[in-house]
Amino acid sequence: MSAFFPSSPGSFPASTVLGYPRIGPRRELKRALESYWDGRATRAELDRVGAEIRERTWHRLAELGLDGLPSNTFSLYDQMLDTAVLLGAVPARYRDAADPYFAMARGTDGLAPLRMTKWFDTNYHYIVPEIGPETVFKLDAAKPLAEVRQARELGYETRPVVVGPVTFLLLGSALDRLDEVLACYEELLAALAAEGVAWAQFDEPALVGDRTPEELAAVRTAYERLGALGTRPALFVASYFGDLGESLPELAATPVEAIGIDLVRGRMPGVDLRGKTVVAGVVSGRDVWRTSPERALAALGAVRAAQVVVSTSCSLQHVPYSVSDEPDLAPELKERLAFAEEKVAEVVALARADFRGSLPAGPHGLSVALPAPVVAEGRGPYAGRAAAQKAHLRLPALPITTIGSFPQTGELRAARAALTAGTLNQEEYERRVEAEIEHAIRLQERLGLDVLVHGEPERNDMVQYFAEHLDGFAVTRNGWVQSYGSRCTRPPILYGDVSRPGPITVRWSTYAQSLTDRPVKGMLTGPVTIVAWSFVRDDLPLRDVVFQVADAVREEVRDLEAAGLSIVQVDEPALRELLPLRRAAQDDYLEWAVAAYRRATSGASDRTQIHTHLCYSDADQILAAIDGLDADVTTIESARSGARILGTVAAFGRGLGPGVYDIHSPRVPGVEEIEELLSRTVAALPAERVWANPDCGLKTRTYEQVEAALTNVVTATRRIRAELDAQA
Ligand code: MET
Ligand SMILES: [Zn+2]
Repeated sequence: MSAFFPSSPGSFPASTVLGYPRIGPRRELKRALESYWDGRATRAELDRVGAEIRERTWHRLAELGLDGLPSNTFSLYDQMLDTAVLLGAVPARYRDAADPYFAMARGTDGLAPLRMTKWFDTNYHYIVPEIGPETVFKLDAAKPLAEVRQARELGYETRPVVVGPVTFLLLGSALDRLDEVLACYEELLAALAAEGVAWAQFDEPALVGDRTPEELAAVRTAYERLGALGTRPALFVASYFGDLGESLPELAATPVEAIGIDLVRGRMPGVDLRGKTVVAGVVSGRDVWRTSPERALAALGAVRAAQVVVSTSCSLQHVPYSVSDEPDLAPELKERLAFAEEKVAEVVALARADFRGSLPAGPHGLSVALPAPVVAEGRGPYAGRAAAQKAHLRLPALPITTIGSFPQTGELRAARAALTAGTLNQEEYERRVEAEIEHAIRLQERLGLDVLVHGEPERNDMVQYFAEHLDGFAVTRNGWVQSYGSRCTRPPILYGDVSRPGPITVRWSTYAQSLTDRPVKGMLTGPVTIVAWSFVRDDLPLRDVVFQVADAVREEVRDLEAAGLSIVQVDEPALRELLPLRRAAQDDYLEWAVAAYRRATSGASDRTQIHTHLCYSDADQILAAIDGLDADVTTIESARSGARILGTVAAFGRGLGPGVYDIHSPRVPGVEEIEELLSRTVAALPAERVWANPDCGLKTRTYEQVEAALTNVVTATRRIRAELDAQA
């Protein structure tokens, strides 16, 4: 045992993790959830799969030698939703649903789901609690207690993990309800103590953002009050995704026994923590690289505390299960990788100060120097571009377009699986993709759309597809990470210098254009989004990595243009997601993110129309940056938020398509409501700059829904055009 880790009775175990993946190594939970939702399985069957996943996780963590096992890190959908249920914050309209939990998560026929948004700067989505004057907080501790008991039956004492009161209320915009909520947390602590629980973990990631004096006071109030409870487990407040900053002195002044500090993203603060246990997050939960023992030991050595516990920087839910599940990865890459299991082993090795046979850390040495990057020449000013594009494209007023993808049919997914399995040859696969493209083009022509898309049938995913065709990226076979509910993605691994060996999408876009006289837009994913939805190397600043990807996208834009495409869309739906949590770092990020986008697109001539697409209605925060992208046309999510966004974006001075069809719901919008959204748009902006389009890609919808909805979009747009003509 190393000198870092004195242990005394009642002290925190020497090693732990803040959380663990829960979808199952083979996405068992996904399948169980979908069977239950489709009525093919009972609730008991679903619960049995959940219990098995938890059991396997505890056995595995114990086998790997981890001392402090967490519980209640499992969720059937989302930990924020679980916390809402724990506190009784279930809106009345869901209570009579057959299954209120999933009604809140996914909606029912007559009921929209609760809002969902991204968890801090991750690609994980949580359910936003709805807290109103009618909300009556009332503890329901069944879930954490059941998990503690299940683990105990298996022979494990665990530390239940719950989202803390301050983060819960900040994300629910209801910090004024602190008093009532604290009463529930007090009751929870009493119940856990009665159950014989020694430690409880309250997650407070919101404390790594900028906090107002009132919010800081709430931190103090909350943990002074919970700490003052007579009978309770020892309290561990976990922070992650950055520095605690001004929240740390507040927390340190309360009686909580342990504080979790992210020492990967953040640094060891100067605050005196000699009276506390510090749970030191030295193994990253946000990347897939092996930890450098030297760096981790140096970080641990800098901690001055009563006890130092080795841990992960955040929950491991953001990384896949195990590198041992990846037979296809090159050995020199594989030996540098650590997913959840391997990271647990690292935590254990660090706690035991045992590094025999330690492997190379990180992507260092995997890179080769790239040729000097292109100098991005600028495009001309918008007015000149707009005139050139108008003369060339000859589009009607309020051009109608879509965001790129058309429904991904089961046959297509099956064909892709067969191609991977080797039971379908490349030629036959490509023929099927072309048939799909033709189908989408004919449909768009028949419906009367003006700017067509090829429908993206060749793409499994808008990031993975590009990663598969760029050098410097690896893709995994089983590296699934939960995005929300049953949805998972397999983020590619960007391990080396990025370059484009040859054209990627040109073949499909030119095929689509060959089928029609109407303009087809080429469809690319932007550099920020490709990087945001991948695991990236950590030996180069993020900015430089994004610029390398931007240069590859730039080559593709040029090739599309050279192949005769007059419009190219470069999507950046993740622009906001990478925004740093602290305001002080945001301007710098936005500056290079915008520069990267312009680098990717500015190789196009003035006559080529550049579109961009952003999703998520909270784009308000970064409007100036969106303007800075200088795209000729921006399509943006807004069908759900109504015309709220219009006042601000009117200042853009370029083309704008606020979505008029919410593709996130199976519902088909009526002609009148689309007309209403469009007429509000033409009232707010000059009509010649307005576009009519859905909110986002159509790939999760069915052809039936899409055809009906787009028919209504066309009818509504034609009515507005007629009104505009009559006024002219
Ligand atoms: C998440 S944004 C999606 C954009 C992409 N072009 C699509 O239509 O699917
Ligand atoms: Zn989108």
